[in-house]
Amino acid sequence: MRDFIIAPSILSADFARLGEEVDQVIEAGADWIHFDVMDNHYVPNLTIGPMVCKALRNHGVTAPIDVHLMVNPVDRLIPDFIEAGASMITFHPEASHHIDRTLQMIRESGCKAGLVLNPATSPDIIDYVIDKLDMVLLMSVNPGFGGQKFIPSTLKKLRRVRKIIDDSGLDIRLEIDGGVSARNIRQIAEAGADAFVAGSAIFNADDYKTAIGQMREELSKADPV
Ligand SMILES: O=C(CO)[C@H](O)[C@H](O)COP(=O)(O)O
Ligand SMILES: [Fe+2]
Repeated sequence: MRDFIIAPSILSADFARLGEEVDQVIEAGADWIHFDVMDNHYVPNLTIGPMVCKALRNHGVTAPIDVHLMVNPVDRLIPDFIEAGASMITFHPEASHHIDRTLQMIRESGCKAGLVLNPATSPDIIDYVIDKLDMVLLMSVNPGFGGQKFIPSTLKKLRRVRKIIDDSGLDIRLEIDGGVSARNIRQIAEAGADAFVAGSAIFNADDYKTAIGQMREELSKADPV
């Protein structure tokens, strides 16, 4: 069985109490913190930047921080996030003129690096940089907002990317982001994902431990490809 990662997206957290919210989801069993960065340019929404990442580290957060950059251009923000304590940085290929160089820049700093593919983006791009990837993140909603519905065609894409990763023999995580809940997580795992971002399904729940527990319970029944 794969080891499954649950990464609550703080996009749906109460930003007025962010440190406390992060402590609570970690205490409730989360593995990573998913940190959505939006610039009102690459996506039509505006969120948080490196200062907030650093504030979480200063607050005492030691869990991996999974930074999902929805910004264009992406390169100039990367050193700031590395300095702020990011553990992994993923970006959308359309936001970099030189994808290979951007991946190298992230990895040379000691951070893990990944590409994010939007629902309509072909996974072919992975082939040429696969040796520089620690993670592939598939968007199962169009980026920009939490609380959207999972796009079913992502399951087919997950199976395809899982095969590409397995055939490579490399240690690359396959993460899914958007519309994930206890209702569909098992099916998503069976299609090949091994890291699960969930924002509204966790932060809108009455009890984070119950919400994460239900996801783990479903994952324990999964029979991955
Ligand atoms: O990257 C994102 C949106 O662009 C978020 O990570 C994602 O939408 C999580 O929220 P939810 O689980 O509510 O769909
Ligand atoms: Fe995200």
